[in-house]
Amino acid sequence: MQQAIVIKIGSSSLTSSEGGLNRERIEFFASELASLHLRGCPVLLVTSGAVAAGFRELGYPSRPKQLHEKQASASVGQALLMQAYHEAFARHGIGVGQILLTRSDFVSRKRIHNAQMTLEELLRRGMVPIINENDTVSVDELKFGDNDTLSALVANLVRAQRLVIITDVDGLYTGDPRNDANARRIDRVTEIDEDLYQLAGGSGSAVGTGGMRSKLEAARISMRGGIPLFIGRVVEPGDTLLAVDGTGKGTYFDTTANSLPMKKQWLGFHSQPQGTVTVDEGAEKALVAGGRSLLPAGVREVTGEFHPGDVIEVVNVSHRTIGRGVVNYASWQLQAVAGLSTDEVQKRIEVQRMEVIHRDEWITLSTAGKVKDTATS
Ligand SMILES: Nc1ncnc2c1ncn2[C@@H]1O[C@H](COP(=O)(O)OP(=O)(O)O)[C@@H](O)[C@H]1O
Ligand SMILES: N[C@@H](CCC(=O)OP(=O)(O)O)C(=O)O
Repeated sequence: MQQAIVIKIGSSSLTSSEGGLNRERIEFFASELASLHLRGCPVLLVTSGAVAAGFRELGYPSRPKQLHEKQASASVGQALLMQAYHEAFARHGIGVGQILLTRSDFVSRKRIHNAQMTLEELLRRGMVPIINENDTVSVDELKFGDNDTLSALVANLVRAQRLVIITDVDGLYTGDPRNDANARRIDRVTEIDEDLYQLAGGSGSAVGTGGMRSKLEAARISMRGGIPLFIGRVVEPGDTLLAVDGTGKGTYFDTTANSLPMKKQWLGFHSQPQGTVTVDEGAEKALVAGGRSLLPAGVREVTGEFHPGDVIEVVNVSHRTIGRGVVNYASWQLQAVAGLSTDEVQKRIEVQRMEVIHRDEWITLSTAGKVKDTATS
């Protein structure tokens, strides 16, 4: 089977600001995806639009702001969305399956493995999996919020050949083109740095949520996973094929040379830290710049309760997150030996491995908890 293509379509491309689905657009996108399917290319669709499709039926005049209102809207809208896709794809003889995911599904290796198996089986059977966030069960701190990040995680999960994020603007500009007449489009991005983040604003429409900022975060995840990405517009028939083939109306993001292996992607993007350790400057340097393991001597403070094999967060003396890793100690053991030399540790406790975190089980993160593009890990 060919490597799959993941297509993400935002609310702004499927609905109007007054709410409700734009059936014509759904028909149009279904036929765009069917043309990819005809080429023998497995396609996964990550679609937003549940909240925007549903809120009017509940009597809200505009997209609601409160979580429970959005969740109620999504429960109505998701059914309408699936019904519309089901009918639209059926006209092309293609079946669809619904997959609703939350961030916590990605935290559990077992659950995400099951989701992966389901997706692969749907693809093997020639279906188009249609994925959205499981809005009704997501709580605020675990919400993706927008589907941009979700689409990048899905693309990594199925090791897609490309991720295509379809939105209402033809790519990343030097400023939000809605309010900056001098903004120019950036055609190709090879690296995402802080300067690029500064250019990206929030959503410009009444129904979209993440804007360009969350699309750049998706690009970062996708690039580090080794998956090239396109962000742009699909307006005319055939635009999706052009986007996939490299001549679409938008911005192309190349893969990063040092893309991360699956295990480190999990550590960086999905794992849920069970505790935190503060390390001194020497240990910070060894981990971040030296590509070395963390030893008990560099540990200053331990918080939370964890066990060997759990993921913990590592912060520096200024309380800035510097990375995450799989810990070889229980929290009580580490508390007992923090700051001690290897000899002293051996005298006091029995551990399987001397390193608190081995360098192979470590990932460097930047301040905002984002995986650093320059990471040595
Ligand atoms: N630098 C930028 N370049 C392009 N668009 C930008 C930029 N900054 C902010 N935006 C806004 O991002 C919007 C697209 O994001 P969003 O509204 O979340 O759409 P979607 O629903 O497709 O996810 C654009 O309509 C635009 O107003
Ligand atoms: N899961 C939500 C997605 C929220 C949203 O607006 O996302 P997006 O349009 O991709 O910025 C929904 O289906 O309404």
